[in-house]
Amino acid sequence: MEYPGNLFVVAAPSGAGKSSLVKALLELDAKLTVSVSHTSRAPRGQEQHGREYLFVGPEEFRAMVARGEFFEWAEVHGNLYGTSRNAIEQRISHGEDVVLEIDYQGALQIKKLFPHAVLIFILPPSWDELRQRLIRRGDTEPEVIAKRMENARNEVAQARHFDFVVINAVFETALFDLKAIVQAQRLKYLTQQRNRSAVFRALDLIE
Ligand SMILES: Nc1ncnc2c1ncn2[C@@H]1O[C@H](COP(=O)(O)OP(=O)(O)OP(=O)(O)O)[C@@H](O)[C@H]1O
Ligand SMILES: Nc1nc2c(ncn2[C@@H]2O[C@H](COP(=O)(O)O)[C@@H](O)[C@H]2O)c(=O)[nH]1
Repeated sequence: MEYPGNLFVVAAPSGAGKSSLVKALLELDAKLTVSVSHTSRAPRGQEQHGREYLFVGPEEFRAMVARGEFFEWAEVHGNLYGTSRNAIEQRISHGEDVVLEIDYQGALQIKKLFPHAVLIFILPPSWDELRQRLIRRGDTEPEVIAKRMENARNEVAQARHFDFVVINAVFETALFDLKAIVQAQRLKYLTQQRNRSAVFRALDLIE
């Protein structure tokens, strides 16, 4: 499947800073939109339905899976998360650039379905800093933090399957790297389109 819009997938262990980076990226780039995922988990802190997530119960989530409504979905840290098929296909087929903030399992599912997707993995500068960020965020229970730190080991090992790895030590530097990746992909797409039309023009001349 090839669509005129670009699809960027950002994954990271919980607390590495991907939501903060994607939010900042969206503020700088009016052409980029984020897809709001569905989840079976309860809202955390100030989270609102329709803004951070579409909060549905586990039963409704499973029913959506059975109806084939997800582009990708996965169980992460004991909860279910998924990206709605409609939301993505409509937008990229209309030429919109979309960013997904999802876990590595979902990212790898997307790469199989949609090889043009650009997979970006965000790494924290250290394990200790990752833990501190989860603690400083202040909205995650200690036992949930322990589980997320444990899962982070396996998640980080998946970075090798991604197209780009960005280290989020200094926030502004990581944001600059993300912007550069988005821009490079847009230039690559435009160049491919131009080359393609140049090839067609050459074929017209021959015929
Ligand atoms: N470069 C950075 N330096 C210091 N703190 C940071 C940096 N980037 C993000 N943070 C902070 O780390 C915490 C975790 O960030 P964020 O919520 O964006 O992580 P996340 O990867 O989206 O986590 P989750 O997957 O659980 O949603 C936040 O308090 C955020 O402000
Ligand atoms: N495969 C998917 N993973 C998703 C999706 N939306 C979010 N996530 C990932 O879940 C964890 C935990 O998120 P949290 O908000 O509970 O801290 C994190 O890694 C997210 O990226 C999705 O649609 N599909």
